[in-house]
Amino acid sequence: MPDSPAHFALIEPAPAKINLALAVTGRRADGYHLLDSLVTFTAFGDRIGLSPAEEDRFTLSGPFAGALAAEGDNLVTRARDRLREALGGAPAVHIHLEKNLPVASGIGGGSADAAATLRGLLALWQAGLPHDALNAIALYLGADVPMCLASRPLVARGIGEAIAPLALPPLAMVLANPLVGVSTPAVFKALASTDNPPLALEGASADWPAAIAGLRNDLEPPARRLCPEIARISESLGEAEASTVRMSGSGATCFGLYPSREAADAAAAALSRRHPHWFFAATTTLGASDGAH
Ligand SMILES: C[C@](O)(CO)[C@H](O)COP(=O)(O)OP(=O)(O)OC[C@H]1O[C@@H](n2ccc(N)nc2=O)[C@H](O)[C@@H]1O
Ligand SMILES: Nc1ncnc2c1ncn2[C@@H]1O[C@H](COP(=O)(O)OP(=O)(O)OP(=O)(O)O)[C@@H](O)[C@H]1O
Repeated sequence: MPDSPAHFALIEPAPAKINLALAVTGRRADGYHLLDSLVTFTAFGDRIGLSPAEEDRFTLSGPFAGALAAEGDNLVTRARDRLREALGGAPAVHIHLEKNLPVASGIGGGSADAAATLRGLLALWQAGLPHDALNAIALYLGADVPMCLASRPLVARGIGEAIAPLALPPLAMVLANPLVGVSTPAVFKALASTDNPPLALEGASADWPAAIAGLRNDLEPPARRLCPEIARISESLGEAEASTVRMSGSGATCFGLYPSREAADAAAAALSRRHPHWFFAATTTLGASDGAH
């Protein structure tokens, strides 16, 4: 039985989404929050394998497959079903998910998988959909799915669906997660204020690392109250000499920025030795031209 995307006709990467900064600027009548977020994606992520099949199949592997195997409902199969419906039917497919990203961790794992499934199936089925129709399916699957469809540096506004591409250089970083899942709705609910100023991005392109250091994630204070491990794992990145440390999305994953990939690799190795029960990964963010579109 194929147990890795390498055995499939097509392999689609599902890069992790990093909110380098995030402002909550308002709240819609339906309860969803308005955001202003500087977003990038990493070379590290899940991988999706796709092959034609006699009947639909969905299989899982990877270090975090166990957290999902028991669940009948997955964003991958929901993306497959929704796309097939929009196309008015499509052939059976075997989809394999290699789950490398911690689940419910603020780096959009499920959203990245859903977006990679949409991209991969359109290629496998040699089908096309108008941009707006594809984005509507993405948004139906989750607020983060449209940005994951793009998988390139961008600014996201609205509830995450209003996307403006951005020229952001590749950054070396360490991802750190205490392996405690954090509920996104619970973090939004625990916000002290839903009416905060937008991100100040004017002039940021002159020195991105310095500009990023001066920004913030409004979801970090409520997430820290709900999950005390976030403070501890942030501290560990600071002790490992990251130049900037911040939480991504609704947590609990934090990232540390480093001046080079070598420095990030060395920090991740040292952190893994010091904290063997936490998750660390050194990676590089994708540039504008690495994106899926
Ligand atoms: C926090 C972020 O990760 C930042 O990129 C995203 O906004 C969350 O995106 P996501 O996980 O794809 O979110 P969804 O699955 O659509 O929503 C989960 C829940 O988060 C809350 N939610 C999400 C997005 C948003 N802009 N406002 C919200 O209030 C809602 O309670 C929603 O029921
Ligand atoms: N393929 C998938 N990968 C991860 N989670 C999935 C998947 N399919 C469904 N889920 C469900 O979605 C929930 C949120 O998981 P996910 O890893 O996407 O959260 P997240 O990293 O916090 O995302 P975000 O940054 O968008 O808030 C999980 O608790 C799980 O029940």
